[in-house]
Amino acid sequence: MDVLVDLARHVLVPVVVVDDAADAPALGDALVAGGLPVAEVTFRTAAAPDAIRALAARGDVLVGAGTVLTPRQVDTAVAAGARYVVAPGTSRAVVERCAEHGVAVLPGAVTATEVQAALELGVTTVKFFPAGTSGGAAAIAALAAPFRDVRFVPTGGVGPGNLHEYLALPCVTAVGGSWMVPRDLVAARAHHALRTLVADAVALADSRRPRATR
Ligand SMILES: O=C(O)C(=O)C[C@H](O)[C@H](O)COP(=O)(O)O
Repeated sequence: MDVLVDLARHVLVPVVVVDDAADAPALGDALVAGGLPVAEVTFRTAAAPDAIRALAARGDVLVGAGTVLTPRQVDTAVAAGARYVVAPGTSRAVVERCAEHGVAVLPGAVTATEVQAALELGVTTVKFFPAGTSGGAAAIAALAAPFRDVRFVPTGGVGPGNLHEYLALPCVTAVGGSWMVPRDLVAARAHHALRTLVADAVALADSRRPRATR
């Protein structure tokens, strides 16, 4: 799907917890100013749908929904304008509801059995979550051997110190993380601090995977 191509082009997926949807405009401004107009808004707070709505309405941020656990949340996310749905695990119900809506879905998978389950549901790009405690880049490289057509989006425990390990793998199309959008800075609408963190993350990713090859 085109959205997955766009995510791969951006390389990084900021995973954000928004406590108040009124914080979304400042978040969107910082993401755009920092050069990474992408957000995965997690359904960990009640503000998530309105935050997605606010980010989607501005038209310059590729916004998705994260921590989606149920088909009902898929409906809510899509109605709010989410262009993609991310789930921590591989749920048939969630994947099928996404397919009904025609929205891209990134279900979580960290074992061979989970990857096979995702493939059986027609999914070829999975979220590798939680990446850090599931074997990290070495585990992804091992899984990529039998699953040659599967692409991975490692998330969870990724940061500036280990980003390069993941970006070195051709099967990693993008990397998710919250390090460039800390919850407290989002809540503080700390534009300059957020913009700097985002820009630094983009520069770091660029240094490991130049845009020309993305
Ligand atoms: O459950 C989900 O679908 C999630 O959204 C999980 C988040 O992607 C990670 O919790 C982010 O991990 P950190 O970058 O280590 O903060």
